[in-house]
Amino acid sequence: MAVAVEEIVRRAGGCAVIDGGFATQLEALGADINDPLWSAACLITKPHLIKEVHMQYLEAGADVIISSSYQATIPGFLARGMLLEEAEGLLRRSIELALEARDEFWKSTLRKSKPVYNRALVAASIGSYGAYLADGSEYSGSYGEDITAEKLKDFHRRRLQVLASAGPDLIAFEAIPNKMEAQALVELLEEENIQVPSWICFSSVDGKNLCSGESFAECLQFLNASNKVTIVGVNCTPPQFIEGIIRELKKQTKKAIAVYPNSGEIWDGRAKRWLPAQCFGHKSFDALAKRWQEAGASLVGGCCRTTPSTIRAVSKVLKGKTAYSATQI
Ligand SMILES: C[S+](C)CC[C@H](N)C(=O)O
Ligand SMILES: N[C@@H](CCS)C(=O)O
Ligand SMILES: [Zn+2]
Repeated sequence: MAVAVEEIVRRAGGCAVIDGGFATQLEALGADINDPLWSAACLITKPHLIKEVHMQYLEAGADVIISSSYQATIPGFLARGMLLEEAEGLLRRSIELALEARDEFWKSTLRKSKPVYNRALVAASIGSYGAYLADGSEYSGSYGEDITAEKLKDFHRRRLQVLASAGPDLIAFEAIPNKMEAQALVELLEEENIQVPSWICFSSVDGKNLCSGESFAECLQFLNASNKVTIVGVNCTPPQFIEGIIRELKKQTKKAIAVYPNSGEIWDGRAKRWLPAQCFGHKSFDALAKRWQEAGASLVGGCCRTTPSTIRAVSKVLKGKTAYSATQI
């Protein structure tokens, strides 16, 4: 594990807390994200809300906050009529907003007599090619016959360079749905000699395989061989699948494991809305979080449709200390 990650996991008592659904909370604060750029549209229209969401997750007890760049892509911004410099400026801004929130929050925490927080790490979000396509393929992994690993590298290359050079503590590749994209990302980290430690998290719709149907074991073979990838895991996957996936990953890797599932609701990529959860079971998210820690996860948080109150409860159950409520801050 990278030193900064090891340190935050240790400080958190063995399991660090990742933030929750970022786009979800932007919407809760009134942002309109029904847009080809999804939550990244707020980098143009509502940057103050982005910082506010980061603050809310820090207050809730997140040890790692993830930037607003999940669906911020250079081709996406160019399609909006922006210049390349403007597009790259927005990518950098997504990291700056998270760093500013982290630093301001930490400064205010240091003034308190009984600090219950750790100085959070900032992870630069990089969503999949399927997220950019915005056609539901981020949950199927089906990118069509014409897509090759080289094309995927070209899609990701410049964004990765810009985000990595903007000063994040980590790179978070999120909801990667197939093996070809994971392999392309690992090769890209080497080719570009990226020095910021990375995590690669997959998405799954059946709890056994990646969304594409390919196995975690196939992917772990090349992930294990990469020093650039320090954490592997799953996100935006229903909570009821997570414990089984952790057990499978534990068999396949010695790397640290991160899990941050969604609420169990299912994204309808065509209608652009969330459908009700299928079978979440009886356990609450935070009770499950404890089981994920016991099963071997070193970082636990939430993804889409989870909120600061989810993360407050997770932080309490994992770290045994209560984050201040927003009104006490
Ligand atoms: C994680 S999904 C809900 C993100 C949104 C999708 N890429 C879209 O733009 O429709
Ligand atoms: N970090 C992104 C992931 C979407 S799957 C978010 O929480 O909105
Ligand atoms: Zn998600």
